[in-house]
Amino acid sequence: MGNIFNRKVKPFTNEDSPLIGSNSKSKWYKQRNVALFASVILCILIVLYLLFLIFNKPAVKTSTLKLNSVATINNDYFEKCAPRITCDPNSKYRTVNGSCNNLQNPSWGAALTPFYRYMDPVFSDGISAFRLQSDGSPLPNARNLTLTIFKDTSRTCDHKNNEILVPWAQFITHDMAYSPVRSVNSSFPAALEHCQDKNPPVECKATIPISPDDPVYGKLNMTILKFMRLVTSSADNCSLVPDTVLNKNTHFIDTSNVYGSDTETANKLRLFSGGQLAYNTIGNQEYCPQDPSGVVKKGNKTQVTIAFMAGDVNINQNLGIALFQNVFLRFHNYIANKLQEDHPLWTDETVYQETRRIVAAVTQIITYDHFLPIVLGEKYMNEYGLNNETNYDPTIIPSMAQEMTSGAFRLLHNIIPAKFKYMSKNYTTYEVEEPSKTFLRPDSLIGNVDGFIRGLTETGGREPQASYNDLISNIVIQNPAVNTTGFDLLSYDIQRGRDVGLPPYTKLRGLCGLPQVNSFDDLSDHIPSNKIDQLKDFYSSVDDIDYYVGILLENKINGSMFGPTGSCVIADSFYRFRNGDRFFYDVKGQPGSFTSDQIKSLKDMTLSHIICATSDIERIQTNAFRLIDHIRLMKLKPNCETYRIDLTAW
Ligand code: HEM
Ligand SMILES: [Ca+2]
Repeated sequence: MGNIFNRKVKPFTNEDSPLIGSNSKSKWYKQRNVALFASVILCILIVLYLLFLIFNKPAVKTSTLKLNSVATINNDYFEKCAPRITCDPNSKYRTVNGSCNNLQNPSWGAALTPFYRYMDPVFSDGISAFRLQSDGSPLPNARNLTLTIFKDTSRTCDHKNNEILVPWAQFITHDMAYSPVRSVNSSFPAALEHCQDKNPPVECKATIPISPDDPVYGKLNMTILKFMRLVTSSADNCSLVPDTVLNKNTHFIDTSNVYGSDTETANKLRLFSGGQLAYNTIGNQEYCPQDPSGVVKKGNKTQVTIAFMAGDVNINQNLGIALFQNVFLRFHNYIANKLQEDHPLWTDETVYQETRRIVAAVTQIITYDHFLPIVLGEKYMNEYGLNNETNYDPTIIPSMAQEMTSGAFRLLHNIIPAKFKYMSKNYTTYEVEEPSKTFLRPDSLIGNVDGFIRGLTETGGREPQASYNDLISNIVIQNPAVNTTGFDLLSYDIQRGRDVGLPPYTKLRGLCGLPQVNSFDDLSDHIPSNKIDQLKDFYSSVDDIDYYVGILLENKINGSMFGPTGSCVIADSFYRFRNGDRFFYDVKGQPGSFTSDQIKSLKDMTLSHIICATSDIERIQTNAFRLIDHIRLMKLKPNCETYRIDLTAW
């Protein structure tokens, strides 16, 4: 790769130390003076010290790449607006909002701080207006790109992985990011009918026009997709130029989506007894508590729509994420019960905090040991040191990057399946759920948690490809709570990159170390030629291509699910989430560090342990993300009783 990567970790050798080997026995016998004796002792001590350092060094399996940010604005918020915080350096537990993780820069990674930037944003007015093409024209209509370049033609199925990859990816996304839109009364943009008015308010100014011959929305006489711009820091009394988006969730992988990123939410979700989270019991099973506003009226009929509550507000967006949030509520309470049984004298607070620490650690382990190798492949895992032990470095900004949350990590949207299945104990499908009917409406999860887990583990995922499934691009939402309206996730993903001023594809391609391109045809090293031809029809220059459009078109590389320009941003982000987090599960020497016995027990836990602890599933494969046919390969699915959770080290 190119020279923008630095810090190749070099194994320590004797040549690194001029001190080793500088002494000789013959000199000692000739001179016999005290000073020399002392220097020999000193040398021996130094050699012993160096040996100590060598053997205590964390195992570095390979060199570690790092993406160098060239942005100039990463410190702006911290210098101008970050609150003054006093930290307790001896605290064993993370704060609720993630502050005080980095003791020199206590706001780094905290909720309500900006996304990190690899490159400065690009706005046509330098503040907030969408980037223009090199010839001064507006960027191509995002919906038109979806309907032409990214038309869903392929139906390939992933034979290695099942559908569980999708809700897990979304679960960790909602741990690390939430960028609210400028909506008046809803977290979901589709609710804002007023954007179709003749003089729409400012939050509607980036809506996506729909052409009358749009195959889906044209027939419904829709003229726009109601895309909303994101809330910027000025809403929090911090005016920054260019416009800067603050993350509402803590940037760390700390399961803030389960516990909340602010104290008010965290307290609302607690039972304050036995360290437990508040829950609802329905039919002998625990579910997340419900928001009373989930009951909606349609005409004169009252329709019950379940609205679960958790640490992240997007819990109800689709069935997959609602499932995982409920599973994690149960997992917290399972661990808390076990700890309280083993330690009857522990207070509610101790049980809660110890459980929270365990749940976050297991989430990190599943993500790095099981999920990321599937997404990024071994080569990226090794190159970016994602398999290595954590080497906490307080100079690393641990925050989610704007290029990641509004770009690269959304690539997983292309494996969202069109339908979810519920399966009975004998693994026959008894219900098929479509996204259009279940958006913001997770009602059918009640009573079907086991059925849904069986359906997810038993169904092959969608192969990564340069398109989204048809249903997710053409959702006519059938939920009275949000009115009937349309939505196209891929168009939103393209438009979101423009909203936050992501630099064009070729710039980030360069940052990722790929050769410079001077023409569309130079893209042929990573983008198929028929797609390059289509790009020529939409963009005036190769340097105008949207980042998201470019990375979605790149061929997969090096065992990753994605091409080089997406994979490099994902890999570097996970490098920073790990090595910039003082509370990461295997960081040593901190007040909150786990003992090595505890780490061993944590490392033994997998997603299958969590599923067995929280459901009535009978059997499951050891790697829950892999597709194992239940009927033919039952032997590869051990009984749930074998997935024991051992907390004796606590
Ligand atoms: C059925 C599954 C999913 C649906 C329906 C869905 C839908 C959405 C929607 C509507 C948005 C906001 C779009 C915008 O206005 O910019 C979004 C954002 C996002 N999604 Fe998904 N998503 C799903 C699964 C996933 C998965 C599997 C990932 C994997 C990593 C993911 C990653 C993201 C990211 C990173 C964002 C931006 C988060 C933020 O900054 O707030 N999503 N998704
Ligand atoms: Ca978090």
